[in-house]
Amino acid sequence: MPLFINRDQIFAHQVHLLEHKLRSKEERILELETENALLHLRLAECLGKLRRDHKDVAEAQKRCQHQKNITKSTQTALAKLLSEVQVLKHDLRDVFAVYVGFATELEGQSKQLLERVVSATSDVQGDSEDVRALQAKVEALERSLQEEKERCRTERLRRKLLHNALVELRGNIRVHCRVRPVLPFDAGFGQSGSVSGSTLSEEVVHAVNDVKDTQEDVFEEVKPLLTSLLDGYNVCIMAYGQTGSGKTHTMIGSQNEDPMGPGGAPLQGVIPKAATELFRLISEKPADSHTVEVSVVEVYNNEVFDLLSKDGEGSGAKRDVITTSTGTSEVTSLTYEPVRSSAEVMQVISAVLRLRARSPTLVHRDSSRSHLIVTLTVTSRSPNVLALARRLQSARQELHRPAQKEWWSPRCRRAASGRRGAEEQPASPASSPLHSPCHSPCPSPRPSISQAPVRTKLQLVDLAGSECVGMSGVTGAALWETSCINRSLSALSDVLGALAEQRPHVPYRNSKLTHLLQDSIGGDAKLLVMLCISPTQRFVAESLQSLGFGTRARQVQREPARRKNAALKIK
Ligand SMILES: Nc1ncnc2c1ncn2[C@@H]1O[C@H](COP(=O)(O)OP(=O)(O)OP(=O)(O)O)[C@@H](O)[C@H]1O
Repeated sequence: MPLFINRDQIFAHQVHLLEHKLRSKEERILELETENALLHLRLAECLGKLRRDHKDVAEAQKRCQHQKNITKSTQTALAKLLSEVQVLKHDLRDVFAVYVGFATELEGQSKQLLERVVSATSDVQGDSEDVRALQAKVEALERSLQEEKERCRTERLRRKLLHNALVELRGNIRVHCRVRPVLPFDAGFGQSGSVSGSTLSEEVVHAVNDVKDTQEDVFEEVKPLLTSLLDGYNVCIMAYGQTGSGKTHTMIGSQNEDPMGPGGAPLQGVIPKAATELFRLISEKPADSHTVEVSVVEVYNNEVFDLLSKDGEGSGAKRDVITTSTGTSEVTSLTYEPVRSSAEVMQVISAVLRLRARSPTLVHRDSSRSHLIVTLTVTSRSPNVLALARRLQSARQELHRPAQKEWWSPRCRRAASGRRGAEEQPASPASSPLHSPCHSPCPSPRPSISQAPVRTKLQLVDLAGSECVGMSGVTGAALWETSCINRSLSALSDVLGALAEQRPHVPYRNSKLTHLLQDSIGGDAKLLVMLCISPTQRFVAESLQSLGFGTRARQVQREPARRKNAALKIK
């Protein structure tokens, strides 16, 4: 069969083949492109990973470097430590060697000491008898020393009592000196200067016996005078000294706490303690035999004020001092307040103390600018024992003289009949019939067991402080006050001078103060001057001046103090 193949068919066939080839080629291309894309993706992935790995490697390298550095510094420190450990080991070996040597030495010494102790113990045991004997001797010596001390103390006390008695017998004025302690306000003066290397606030004045004068000690010196007061003597206790030296503290008590209060007893000064002692002594006497009155006077700017007067309008009433016909000094129209206990005395005094003139000075913040005189007047109506004895003796003599018996008037007999009659007599001496002259013809002395009531005075004086105007820094009215104080104190000193030199004229009237105290200073009173002294360098001149005043007072020789009832006449 003829093969007849159409050309178109061949062509179509070829086209078909080509198309098929093309299609497979395209598929292959697509396949390859896909593969290429996948490879790209993987490449990108690998690149990313590579980058990350690079970073990790850099960090690892950094860490590695850091680690290397640490290792290096650790090695350096370790090497240093090792060398130090070596040194320490060396030192430790040395110390240990020393310790061993020391321990060995100590052990040797301990052994030696132990041996010595053992031998000493055996020695002591051997000497125990001697030791006991020595101990007994020491005890005996201590005992006798104690006895000597006691004897010495008693002797000192006796000497003091004898001295006081001698002073009184000679009629001298007793003078005591009290050095107050350094107080906080003294320091305030010390900074401004110095004298020969010592500060002004330095303590330079010391009591010879260096004893602390407590309020109790001071009162012990005063106490016997109160017995004298009831025995019929006038008594005056006067505090003298520079401003701020402790006069008010001595006479009244401390101003910081209430010295009059129940808790203030140790701080109380002479006045409250004297009032207590006086009423204690009176309580031992027959009931109602003594009465006490108090008066309080202030001498301010050379004027006398009655601080108990009701008409003083809060500052006391002005009064005069006169000399009576008997030559004694007296304050006119003075108020006397009857008191029955020490509490009443202190009540009266406390009430008027606030009236006292005070003002601050550079030296003392609460300075008293006046002289204060508290007087306790004791009126005693006790029958006089001496008179009774004389009366009995006289009566006995009369009995032995019967012829004269009828000469006795009935009144004389009544007077002799006993104590009762005496107690029934009125208090006033002027109105007492037993003391009015007996007009009956009695040739023999008329003995009387009664006596006029005896009045004795206890004057307690807190003087204003002597002071240097420059130092106290006062001006104006206060300057006038200071000048009045100084003038009255120098008048007091002049009076003592005149008395000491026994001059015919004693200038009592140069000042109201001396006129008022005339009986106590120059009269027959027992007078105790309490000198108050500041202890510091700053006030040395004032302290010497006060001591000079005390010396002057001690040189005064008066008539010995007289009892008020010694003048009683046995008629
Ligand atoms: N012995 C003492 N112990 C303790 N304190 C004292 C003593 N003496 C004085 N004082 C104190 O010193 C201060 C001054 O004393 P005080 O008022 O008694 O002086 P003064 O001499 O009365 O002075 P002035 O004359 O200025 O009134 C007070 O605060 C007082 O308490």
